[in-house]
Amino acid sequence: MFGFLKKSRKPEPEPESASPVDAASDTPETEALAAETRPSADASPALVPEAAAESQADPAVEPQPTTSEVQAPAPVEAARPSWGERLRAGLSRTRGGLAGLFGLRKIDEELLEDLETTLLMADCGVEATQYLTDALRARWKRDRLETADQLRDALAELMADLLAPLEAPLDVSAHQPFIVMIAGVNGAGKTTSIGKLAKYFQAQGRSVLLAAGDTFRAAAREQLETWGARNNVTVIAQDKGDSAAVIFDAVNAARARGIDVVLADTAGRLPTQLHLMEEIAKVRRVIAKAEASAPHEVLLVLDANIGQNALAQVKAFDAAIGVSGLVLTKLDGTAKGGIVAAIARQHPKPLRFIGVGEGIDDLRPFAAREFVDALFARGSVK
Ligand SMILES: Nc1nc2c(ncn2[C@@H]2O[C@H](COP(=O)(O)OP(=O)(O)OP(=O)(O)O)[C@@H](O)[C@H]2O)c(=O)[nH]1
Repeated sequence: MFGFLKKSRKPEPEPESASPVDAASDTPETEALAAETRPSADASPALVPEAAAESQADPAVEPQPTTSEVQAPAPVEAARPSWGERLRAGLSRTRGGLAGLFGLRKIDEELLEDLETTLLMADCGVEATQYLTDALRARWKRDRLETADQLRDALAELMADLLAPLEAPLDVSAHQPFIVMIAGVNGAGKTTSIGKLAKYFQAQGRSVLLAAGDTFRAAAREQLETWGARNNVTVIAQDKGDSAAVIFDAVNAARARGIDVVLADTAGRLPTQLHLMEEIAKVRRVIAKAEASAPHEVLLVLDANIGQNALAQVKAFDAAIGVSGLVLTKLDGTAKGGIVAAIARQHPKPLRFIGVGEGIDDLRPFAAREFVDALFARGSVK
């Protein structure tokens, strides 16, 4: 049940010619150092001449890489199950252990112990599990619950209360452009989530610009351009640039064009890679140089399959870049959906979005009650 660690298929195949960036000149650390000392660029949509002008003005500065933009036709979507159905189906593995527990069985200490084990196995973590089972024990006595089904309903209520503080949808109306920086470990689903978010914000009538700030993984730029193409939005990228410089240009381009939302990708990194954590902190500082109030949101993308490890990631990324919101991907197919309860209890951060699949509509704002209803397969699915 816990061995599910499937690395899902990318939306586009890796290009055959993709090669890693030049290790001597383009390590994230040196990229960021270079970017921090880079002079401010004027807000201008003509990014290529701007880069050329910069290198002419200061011959000591390396020529800036060519910035490109990609636009493509609108996507065609096939009919699919509703979000509620996908969420419910996605949480089926996490629900698996819980489902067998209840029914007409009588409530007793054995049932509560079984429940405790099940919550731990679903990666709720020791603290949230203890909190939920203690509260449940109190309700059992106070409300004189008799059947296991009544206990399940009480658990669902307690869980909904526990998760409610995480429900804080991202409001991008406070700034224009609203700059969102996206971070996380390798393969967490950053680039894919950016693609989904682009569509989400567009559906709200907002214009979106994507910054291909993952300059470390060779295929990441093309992957983002594919997602940009699916959403018909501009992607700011550079042939051979550094993350901070790409995002810096994207912020200026967005301001010049009156764009509403900038979604800035960054390279995946592990919290234990201290030099890379320092590099991403510098990326954040460079964004603030382009726009003093930015980034307006720092989203940490977490793969639900990692379970309890998510807590360590929240802590480390928060210390490095000040995480303001979370995206929890791949809730489909994992038995570790209980990690949401652990986050609520141990590192409460707004859970802005949850992902339950690879489709472009498979990412939505987190809603505590909807999540709990799906987890316990109750309520009317919409
Ligand atoms: N099943 C499922 N797969 C997902 C979900 N979100 C992302 N993925 C898949 O996870 C894989 C990795 O996603 P990416 O977006 O490339 O991850 P990344 O964080 O950008 O990766 P790096 O650039 O290597 O750091 C892809 O195959 C995605 O399709 C989800 O909610 N459910």
